[in-house]
Amino acid sequence: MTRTVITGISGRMGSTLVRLAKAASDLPVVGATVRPGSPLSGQDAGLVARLGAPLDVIAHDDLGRALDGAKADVVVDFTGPEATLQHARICAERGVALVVGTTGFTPEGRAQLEAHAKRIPIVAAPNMSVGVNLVIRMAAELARVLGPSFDVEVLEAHHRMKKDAPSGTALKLAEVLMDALGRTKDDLTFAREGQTGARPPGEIGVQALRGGDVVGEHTVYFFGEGERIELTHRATNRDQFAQGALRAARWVAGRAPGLYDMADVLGLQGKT
Ligand SMILES: NC(=O)C1=CN([C@@H]2O[C@H](COP(=O)(O)OP(=O)(O)OC[C@H]3O[C@@H](n4cnc5c(N)ncnc54)[C@H](OP(=O)(O)O)[C@@H]3O)[C@@H](O)[C@H]2O)C=CC1
Ligand SMILES: O=C(O)C1=N[C@H](C(=O)O)C[C@H](O)C1
Repeated sequence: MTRTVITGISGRMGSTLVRLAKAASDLPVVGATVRPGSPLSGQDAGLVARLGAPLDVIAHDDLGRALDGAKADVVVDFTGPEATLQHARICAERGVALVVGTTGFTPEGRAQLEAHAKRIPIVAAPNMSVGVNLVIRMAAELARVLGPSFDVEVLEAHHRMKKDAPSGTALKLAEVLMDALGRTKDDLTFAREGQTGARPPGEIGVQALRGGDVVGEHTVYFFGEGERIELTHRATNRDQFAQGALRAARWVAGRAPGLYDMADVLGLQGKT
């Protein structure tokens, strides 16, 4: 049994996590949170997460209160960068493992997460889908084999409510492509307009589309002379993100402190 606390349970991911944790036999939801000052604070978590039935767990507007007496093994957090960093601090103080799905951290925020991971085990990944994590591995492999003669571009599309751009997944793809091709952040181009001139060799383009209810789509293009490879992942609902996060929750509880990735959870580290 992995006693689980879920934050931000009125959100798209938070509510999905509550539904799928409830359906799992080994992940009792022992605490839940909503935004500080939310009128949903004090209500039953099952109702807040729109399950249509009570869960007999109160949603608090403060993670500390949700953890009091909960004997939690792990907190699963898909909220926003500021809230996640507060939650990471509380988890570090209480010695509770953490799974972070939140994206959009600044470099300073990421450094704070790394500091908290010296005290507790944290799995942080911009995409918890098993399929996406395999696409990330394949993108690196394709880049290595195709080499510098192919032009590489990353394109992502998300729903109109998404707050950060480019997506955390697109940035992760750009990172593994940079590593595979021996490029640096200076080679990244996030938008093009005007007299850009010919595409510089070695550039990696990263572009973002926003609209409607798109759950999440990522394509890595490898443009060559006379041929083109497109590696695409399309998410059609959020369940696979949440199932990946719950898999990470089972995996991380009881681990040594450290900052882990989904590649660690899936046993993919160093496989390519
Ligand atoms: N790693 C992955 O696989 C995935 C990552 N994500 C990422 O997860 C994050 C959330 O996405 P999504 O669910 O779509 O966003 P939502 O806006 O639907 O959900 C975020 C929730 O967090 C709540 N919240 C904000 N601050 C706090 C706080 N201090 N304490 C508790 N709850 C808080 C919000 O409350 P309120 O509604 O009142 O503002 C909201 O309900 C994003 O960063 C997104 O990029 C998304 C999908 C997959
Ligand atoms: O905000 C979202 O919705 C998603 N965010 C993640 C990201 O930024 O990569 C993952 C997923 O594509 C959905």
